[in-house]
Amino acid sequence: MTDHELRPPRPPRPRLSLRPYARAVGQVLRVSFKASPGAVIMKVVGSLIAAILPLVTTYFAALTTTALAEAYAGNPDAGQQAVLYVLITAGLGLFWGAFTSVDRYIQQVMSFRVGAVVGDLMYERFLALEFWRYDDKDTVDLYDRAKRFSDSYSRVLDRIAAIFTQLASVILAIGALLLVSWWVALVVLIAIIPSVYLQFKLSREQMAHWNTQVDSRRQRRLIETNLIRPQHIAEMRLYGIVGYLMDLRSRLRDADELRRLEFQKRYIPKQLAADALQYGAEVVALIWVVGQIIARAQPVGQFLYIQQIVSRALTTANSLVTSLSSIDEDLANLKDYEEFMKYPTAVGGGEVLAKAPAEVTLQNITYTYTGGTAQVLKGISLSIRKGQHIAIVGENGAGKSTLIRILAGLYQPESGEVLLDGQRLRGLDISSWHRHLAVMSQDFLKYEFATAANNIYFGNVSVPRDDTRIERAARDAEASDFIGNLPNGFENHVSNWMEDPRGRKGSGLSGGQWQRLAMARNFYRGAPFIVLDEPTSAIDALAEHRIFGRLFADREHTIIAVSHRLATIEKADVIYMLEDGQVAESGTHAELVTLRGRYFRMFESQLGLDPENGTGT
Ligand SMILES: Nc1ncnc2c1ncn2[C@@H]1O[C@H](COP(=O)(O)OP(=O)(O)OP(=O)(O)O)[C@@H](O)[C@H]1O
Repeated sequence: MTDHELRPPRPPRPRLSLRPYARAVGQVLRVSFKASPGAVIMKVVGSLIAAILPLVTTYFAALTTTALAEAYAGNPDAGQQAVLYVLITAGLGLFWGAFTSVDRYIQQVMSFRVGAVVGDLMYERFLALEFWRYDDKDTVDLYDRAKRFSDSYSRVLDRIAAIFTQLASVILAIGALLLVSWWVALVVLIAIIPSVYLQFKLSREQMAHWNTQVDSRRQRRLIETNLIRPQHIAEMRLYGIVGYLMDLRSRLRDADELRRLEFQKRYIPKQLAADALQYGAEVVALIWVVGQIIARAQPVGQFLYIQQIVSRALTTANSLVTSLSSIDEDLANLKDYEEFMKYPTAVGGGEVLAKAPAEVTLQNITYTYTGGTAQVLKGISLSIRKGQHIAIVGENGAGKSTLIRILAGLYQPESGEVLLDGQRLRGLDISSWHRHLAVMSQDFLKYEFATAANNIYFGNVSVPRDDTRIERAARDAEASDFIGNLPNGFENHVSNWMEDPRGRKGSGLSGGQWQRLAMARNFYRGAPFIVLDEPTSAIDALAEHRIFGRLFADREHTIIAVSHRLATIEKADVIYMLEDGQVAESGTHAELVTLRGRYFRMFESQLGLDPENGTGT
């Protein structure tokens, strides 16, 4: 086990100064305004009302108290005044109640709209990145942090609104105290400062810790994904690894969470001292106002006024600090979000390929994976003519799949070129090449949320679904029989977890059935270039023989097959044998067998040679 908690933590990222802070808030507001301008305006108005209204209510409550005291002392007009103030206070309460109901709805609309826009943008960017970035750890780390921000975007917006309200409330409360006594206002202001400072320090430490734990959290997440997938449970139980993984997960979680809690624990005494200071300020203010009332320097209602306003200033300041420290972390992740959204995308530009090329040439291709030291492809040259059937063979790790990805334009070669009828692939609009390509890779997709028919249709969604072609593709991939046996045939969902709108449950598929479905999808695409990267590893030999028999009998399609099975390989016009990132041998099956070289040695056991004279039986 590689315990990430044992790694030395990385240095914390630089602190946010006030300017980027303001810029970040501005950025959040801009995006939100674009998504829903009316809602942003309502939110600003709502924040101001939320700050002002409690103070106005307190003011009338204080007036009511004073009027009551006067009425009690025998002033008949004061009683009427008190009733009027009570009615005004009730009216304000009614208005506040109605306003909060509307405001709650607006907040939900806004959260939804803004969250949807930001989330969609993030997905789009992630899915359109240059392909090499998916192998790059720094990109994935940044994505993780940026995703954290985008997931909480609407919450950030709510917090910004809350901060506006709280800030306005504190300022107004201090202003309201200034009207009564400048030094009471000053005492309250001073009492607020230590608490603000402490909360900020705590949140900074927690944030720095969070950023050092990216790897351990990812490890934990991957373990959790493994643990909850039913497909994995069989192996995990059979290997008896469930307990071990649970234990590893708990250790990673505890190391992360306990450290956070430890920070909080360390701050408790300091926080208590800061709280005591605040209570002290409140008591001082109250004693002062009591003295003033007794000396008849202030009306009776002023006690209520001071008590309410001071307590409001202190509690709102505390909430402000909590909001600021929680948004602190979010805004730091906003920087990551912005950086991530600046990553260039792979799509766009370039000359459009007018028709399927008649020849594809790989010219002296070299490639090294991002972050890797070893060159995986070391100068590969080969050419594929229209209608030709090519097989690429070689040991595990020889570079076959990498070569396919370069041919498909997913990876850019380090040196060398992919040429389509002499045109450089890197200068072309890549999607115009993909239209002529159908690639089925080893780790093909299982669309578990869809029906069998749609799993095939997803091979080409650019035109409306054609059920006749779906059925033909299924026949060619030998998938018709098992699909026909599903309770609802092609309209059957292919996962036990799914159910259609009529309540018909889906059925799980075997590994080979999934593979046939993926191959049907590849055929349905109807592309002139078919690339199959170990397409039949889970398909039984007879079915494979029939599928490839049909496929290779057709000269309409150019076929490039990566395979370890001789039955498939020997049908190809040209076989390229890769070894250590280079073409070690090439030729027809017969030529390579006669050569008695590497190809021969690799497939010797499958050749079924007559041991007497070394010829095929
Ligand atoms: N995403 C990746 N990041 C870094 N290195 C990789 C990545 N994928 C493959 N490699 C490395 O590149 C080399 C070639 O891998 P590739 O998948 O092309 O081999 P292959 O011939 O298709 O193997 P197999 O027969 O096992 O499918 C391997 O040594 C592998 O370690």
